[in-house]
Amino acid sequence: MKTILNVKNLTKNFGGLCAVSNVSMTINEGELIGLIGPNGAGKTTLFNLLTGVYEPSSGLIELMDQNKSIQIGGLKPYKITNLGVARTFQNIRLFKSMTVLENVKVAMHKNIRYGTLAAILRLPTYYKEEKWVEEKAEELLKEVGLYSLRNELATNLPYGKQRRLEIARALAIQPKILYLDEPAAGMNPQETKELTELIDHIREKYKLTVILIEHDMSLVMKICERIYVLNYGKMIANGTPEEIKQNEFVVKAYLGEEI
Ligand SMILES: Nc1ncnc2c1ncn2[C@@H]1O[C@H](COP(=O)(O)OP(=O)(O)OP(=O)(O)O)[C@@H](O)[C@H]1O
Repeated sequence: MKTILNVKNLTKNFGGLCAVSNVSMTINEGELIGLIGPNGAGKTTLFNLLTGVYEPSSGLIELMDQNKSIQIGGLKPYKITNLGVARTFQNIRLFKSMTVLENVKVAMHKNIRYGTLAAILRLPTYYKEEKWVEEKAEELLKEVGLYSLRNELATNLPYGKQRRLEIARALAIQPKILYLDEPAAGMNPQETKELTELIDHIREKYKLTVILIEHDMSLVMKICERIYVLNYGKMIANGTPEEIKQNEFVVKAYLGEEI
């Protein structure tokens, strides 16, 4: 197994609060990893560190890129995106006044090769690339089951479908690592089941490494191969779903809740 991400002793302090404390993780290429923990445990902060939204207070985040290890901790988010790291957010962040298709096309700008001049002058390369972008965007919408809604305004989509659109936007940058922050939040059981199948499908099709934060334990236990557990900023456990269910520290952290 090849390591794709290596997190070493990562820490993030906000004033006196240590939101992420000395966290280490090793993620292998193609793994589907769950990141769980009670409210306020530091899960989103960890994602924000991994994607450049926050600068670490200390520690390292190493991303393997063509057998080279790159230290990405503290890099600007767009630089991390350019290395093939995509994410979705807990609070949906779509362009609400754009159509479903436009939302994906905008996210694809990174892959467009024509220059600004070609775009202004409407040179043939511009049209060729525009067509390519449109086709690729449509293909992604088919993948996530939103093709028939491509001309709808994003804001008119029901919640569960907006989350799917977010995934299509994340896929538009052709990532190798995909972080999903509570992808099933607000979904009904049927939508959650379909989402689970979608995550499995895109992971296989695009050879993705997926790390997801999720409170829906049935989803996590069903699809994740390994699970990391955060509590008060510290990584208290890591293991297979079976191991995690039986881990006494995890059971204590979740006291009173069903795992
Ligand atoms: N920008 C910030 N400034 C100050 N404190 C912050 C900031 N971001 C997060 N925190 C604090 O860090 C801690 C961890 O928050 P975080 O949102 O990472 O937890 P979480 O595990 O994602 O929680 P939830 O499951 O509720 O989304 C919390 O105490 C939170 O209040």
